[in-house]
Amino acid sequence: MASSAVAGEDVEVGSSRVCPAEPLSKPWKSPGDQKVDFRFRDVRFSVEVSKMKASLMGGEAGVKHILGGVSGAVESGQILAIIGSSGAGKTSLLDVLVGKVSAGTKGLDITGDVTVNGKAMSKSFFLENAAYVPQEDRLWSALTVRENLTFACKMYSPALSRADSDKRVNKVLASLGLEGCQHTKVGNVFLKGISGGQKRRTSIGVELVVQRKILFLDEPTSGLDAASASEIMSLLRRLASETDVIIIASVHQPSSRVFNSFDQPLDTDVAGTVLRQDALVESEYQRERRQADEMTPRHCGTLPCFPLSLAPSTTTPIPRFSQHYTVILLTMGQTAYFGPASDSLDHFARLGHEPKGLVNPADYLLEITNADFSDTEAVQELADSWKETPGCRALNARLEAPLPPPLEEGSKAGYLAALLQLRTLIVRASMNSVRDPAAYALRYYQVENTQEDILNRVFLILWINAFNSYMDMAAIPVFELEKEAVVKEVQNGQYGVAGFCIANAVVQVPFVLLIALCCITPVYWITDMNDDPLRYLQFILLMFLMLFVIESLAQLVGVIVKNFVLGIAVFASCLSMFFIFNGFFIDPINMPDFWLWLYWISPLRYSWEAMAQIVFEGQTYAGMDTCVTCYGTTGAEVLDSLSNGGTNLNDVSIAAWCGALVGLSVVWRLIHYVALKRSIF
Ligand SMILES: Nc1ncnc2c1ncn2[C@@H]1O[C@H](COP(=O)(O)OP(=O)(O)OP(=O)(O)O)[C@@H](O)[C@H]1O
Repeated sequence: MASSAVAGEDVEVGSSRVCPAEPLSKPWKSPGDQKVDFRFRDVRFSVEVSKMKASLMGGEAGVKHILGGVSGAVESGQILAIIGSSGAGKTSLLDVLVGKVSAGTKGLDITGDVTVNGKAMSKSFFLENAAYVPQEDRLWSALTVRENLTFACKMYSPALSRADSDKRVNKVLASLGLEGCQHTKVGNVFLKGISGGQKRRTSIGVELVVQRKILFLDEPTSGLDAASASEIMSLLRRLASETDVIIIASVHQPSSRVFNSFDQPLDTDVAGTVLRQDALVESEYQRERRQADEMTPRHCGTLPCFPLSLAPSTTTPIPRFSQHYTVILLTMGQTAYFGPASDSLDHFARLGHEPKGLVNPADYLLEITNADFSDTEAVQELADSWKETPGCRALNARLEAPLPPPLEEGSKAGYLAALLQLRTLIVRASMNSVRDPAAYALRYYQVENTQEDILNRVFLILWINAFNSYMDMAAIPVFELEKEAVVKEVQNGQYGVAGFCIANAVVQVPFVLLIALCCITPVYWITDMNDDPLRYLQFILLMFLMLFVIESLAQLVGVIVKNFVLGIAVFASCLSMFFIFNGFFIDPINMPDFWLWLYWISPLRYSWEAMAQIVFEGQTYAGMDTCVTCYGTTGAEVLDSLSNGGTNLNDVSIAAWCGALVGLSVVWRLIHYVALKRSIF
């Protein structure tokens, strides 16, 4: 199939230029590839709206019918565009098709079949063979386009060699015309990055680094200008025809340009074409009408608008319909039309809805099927009439057509893959955090000594403690692997368990201290915690001790829990409990006796209480006359307000609280020693 852009040439799109796009060949396509036939039949979706929900959100209580028996079919290499006015049910249909909402959820009633080659589409099939690209671009803003694709590739195929991964990424970059911006950061509100269209292409690219059979896209063109939108549609068209993937996309308010691209033959470059009347697709019915009508050709500049009867064109041959695009037009959760976009106006003209004068076809279709602004009965009639048309009968026949053989299920990823994924996740999170310090610091840059900013500082202290301790989760798999080697060496008599535990603790000291220094120093000074250098050192010491205790806990969990995935879950649960019971969220005098011990052994309690004293003691805070929630003018008053019934923060002794952290660390390391010894002997 011919590519829509000539390789090596830039294509002019309105005022913007698009990078040259390479043909989308399939370097990752496996030899076992086979035809995929995706069908959905009589999909119905209703929700139970409770009285409370109705009173909160508006509307009536009772059963709300959202989809009323929608059917469709699409096969390898084809695109199904779901269109309809706002509230017609596009997103709901997509949600049912991708399984975001499914039968069995309380309050939802979903019926109908969604099948792939005759087999119900399972969650495992979806994870292996399909992908959903949401409307909002969920990319890593501080990473470049190339890095976003590379990390996705490593995540999906952890065992792939670096060379193979690079090959795939290069191919996708070239195919999506992203080579020119591959080293540019994606960006966000704080960080200038690539354009909206490039972001959308990157989001699609992230899902193309592995072979997909079906790609679902929620409103891929929304928020983009007409040129970028038709560029995306052009890309999807090439993608479907050249890689055989099925594309199902909801398209909100398609512009004329996008709507007309639905039927553009593949040897016409939609992105590069300024649409003219004589470039539009003409159906048989339209041709008859054109011959009957004697209308003068009308041109509307670069924006396509055309009368129902197309202007005669003697010079331009009428192109064939693209076999790759199908449109499903929804109204009030029902089908009003299913078939080629170019036949849609004829369909409604036959039902007595002819546009008067010049219209944007997409706007016209959405207008006559919009129950909010048209007569509801007339709109319902359109949906009812659809069932009597040859188009509907053709769809029913298509739904009964013989199926290709069922697809084979792939094998599940093992532990090694999970470990490699974890490593990739950690590397990615670190890169993103290191590269985006501005955004991190900006959130607290304007913190001043006012009543409003007291709570900002409190949350910053809590967040620093929680974030840094959760980061230790990454150590669990390392301890797990390390343990195997230690067991062998101790059993072989190389050294004793105690020796190993002491050496381990000694080695960890400088590393944990370095982490505490690196994590705290920028945050402490950017957010102007407290100018006194001695307090800064105390803050670092507390962070170091808290992390050392958490490291002891991670090591203990690594020995006690045999499976590292379970170990991570246990460790995260322990940390969450320590966080909740740190004395800030629940006052210890209100804690049931059964839970009180958690307050006493929570390292996050000691670090929070001592850090609060370091930050607030000796300071003064303005704004008592205007505050809604007031904490006090002096540091002592603020600490008093933040205190709980168990401990007054003014009475906290930094030395004693550091001692408590040292004690906890010693106890947990002793338990670790005993557990390790027991697991060996
Ligand atoms: N969980 C729900 N509870 C109640 N009503 C719902 C629920 N989900 C969808 N709806 C309603 O169903 C109708 C269809 O919603 P849907 O989001 O699918 O429309 P849409 O065609 O995607 O609209 P838009 O283009 O504005 O996003 C709307 O009236 C919506 O309010």
